[in-house]
Amino acid sequence: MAQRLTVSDGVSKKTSRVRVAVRLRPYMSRQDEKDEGPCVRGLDSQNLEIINWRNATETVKYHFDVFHGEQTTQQEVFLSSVKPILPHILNGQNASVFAYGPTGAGKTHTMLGTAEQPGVIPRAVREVFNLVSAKDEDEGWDYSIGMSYLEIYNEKVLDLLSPNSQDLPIRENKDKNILIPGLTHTAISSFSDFDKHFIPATLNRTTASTKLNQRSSRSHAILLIKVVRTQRALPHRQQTGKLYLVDLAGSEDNRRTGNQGIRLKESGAINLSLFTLSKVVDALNSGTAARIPYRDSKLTRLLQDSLGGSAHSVMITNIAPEYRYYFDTFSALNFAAKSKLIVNKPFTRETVAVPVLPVKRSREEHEAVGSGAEPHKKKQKEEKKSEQDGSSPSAHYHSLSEPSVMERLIALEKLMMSCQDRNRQSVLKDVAQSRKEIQELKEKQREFERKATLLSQLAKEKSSSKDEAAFKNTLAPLQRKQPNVTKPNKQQAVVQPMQVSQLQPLQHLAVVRKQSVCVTKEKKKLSDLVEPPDGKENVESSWESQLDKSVLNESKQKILHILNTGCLKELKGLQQIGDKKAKLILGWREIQGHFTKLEDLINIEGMTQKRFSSFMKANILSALGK
Ligand SMILES: Nc1ncnc2c1ncn2[C@@H]1O[C@H](COP(=O)(O)OP(=O)(O)OP(=O)(O)O)[C@@H](O)[C@H]1O
Repeated sequence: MAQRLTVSDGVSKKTSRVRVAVRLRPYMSRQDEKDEGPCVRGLDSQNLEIINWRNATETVKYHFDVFHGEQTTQQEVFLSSVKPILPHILNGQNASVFAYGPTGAGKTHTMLGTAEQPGVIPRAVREVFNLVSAKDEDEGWDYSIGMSYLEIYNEKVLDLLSPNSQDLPIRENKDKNILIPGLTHTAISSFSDFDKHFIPATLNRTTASTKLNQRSSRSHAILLIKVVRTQRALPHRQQTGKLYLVDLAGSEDNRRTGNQGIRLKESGAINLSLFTLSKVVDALNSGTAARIPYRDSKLTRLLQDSLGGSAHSVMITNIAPEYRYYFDTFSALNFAAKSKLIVNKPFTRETVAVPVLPVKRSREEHEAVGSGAEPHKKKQKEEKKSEQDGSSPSAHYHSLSEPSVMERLIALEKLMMSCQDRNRQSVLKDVAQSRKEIQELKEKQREFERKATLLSQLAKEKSSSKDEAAFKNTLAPLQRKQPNVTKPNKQQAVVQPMQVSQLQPLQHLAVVRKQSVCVTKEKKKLSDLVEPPDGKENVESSWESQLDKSVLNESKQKILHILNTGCLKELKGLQQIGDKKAKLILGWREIQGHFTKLEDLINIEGMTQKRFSSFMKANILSALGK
């Protein structure tokens, strides 16, 4: 079983301004009954002007990131406004493209297009597949792509891939990701696979004829393309990038649309959500708003990440040139102008799978999970299958020779990751470092095991040759690792230390290694654990004798308390405890439970008796000085 922890690429300093493009629909004489001609025109690739309604002899000029004139093709819109942001999705970042503008101005044409002139959606999805297949195998990532498709109709979230579904809830998880539980997510393997799902789903979208548009979208449609990439060498490492492609319903002036009854109600919901969108943009621009009103409509709640969030966003504002759209065009241009001031902070979304340590469950619990949860069972089966073929993250762990070491390492990772005040980047580095250290320790453990096996064989040979005296001498130091064992027999002398190191490899390794390296010095080394080194005793403890006993004990208790309960930061707050030692202490706690006495610290790698004495002195004196 694995639990996924989300990590971002740290506190991202990179920002990305919302890019705003304006697209002018071709002039349509049927939309200009009075034959007044266009009221707006482009000046160049970034500028346009619109007649000033206060004074028809003047114009108001606007500057945007891109201006797409009437002749601009679907391909050109895609290439200049959308294609550049797509590679981010393959790197675990989010991107969104949304079409905004009055009804009948060309939003659906821009996003969806026609079979002859495909719009942004089909082109972007095709490009995502192209980008994935162009990825170099050697980079070591596997990609999977999936889609969801929904509409917001009359403030209801409806699943377009599952048309019979009811209004779906919108939730936010602890990492501030907006989620829609129950929304269909379908894996897609190719562009034609996408089309197979997308085309029928698009027909589920609510449209109707109004005076201004024969086939007017009565809902906001949001297509989500999710790209998950998994690192082949470390399959528990995943990055998820999401692309939102949004075709908004148009703002409507009901005096002109002629809407009545249900159309009027739809129009009310559309205008209200667009009004909230405008309030969100105002609040973001003010920079001082206490609250951004994302929650005031479903649309803004879903677009939260695209506006002032973590996405690379592009807004294509569609406008129409005829005079009958004049005020809609004017307000759309003003909305677009203020939207380009919004700044997002994109970052990479990465998850790390952390296998949960096996917990013995009661029979009842097993049955409860097993009975009603078919998918869970299936998942277990699948996990089992992939474990067998070695392709799953857990299989990766299990293939390691010492599962207990791995589990403990992972528990340690989990512990460190849950420490709230850590810097995520440095924790990731630390985890990598810990992993490296553990690998080294494991290597040494194996070496020791080999030596011990040899020793054991040697012992057997010696015992059979009746050379008992020599055999005892060789084995004695190993027996002394266990202070309680007073009269060990010969078999125990060989076997016991191996058992200890196998059961608790992570920490005991340090002790075992020392013994194996210094067999001849064993007596002295072990005596170090109970007696200070020669000549040091008086120097080290003379300062203790000058302190009040109760004060001294109180300080020791405090230190013990920190050792047993402190998080990484608190442990590092102790004198002479750096990052590495603090982690080793956390590791000890994870495995041994707690420190019963301060002297247990000597079991931490690198903590000699001398260092322990110095640690005690520094911490007690420091506590007294405070
Ligand atoms: N760039 C364009 N070139 C040719 N025709 C266009 C263009 N833009 C829009 N049209 C045509 O204008 C009409 C209205 O466009 P469309 O349905 O895309 O508007 P809309 O903004 O989505 O409207 P609504 O908000 O009501 O859904 C359609 O017939 C569409 O084919």
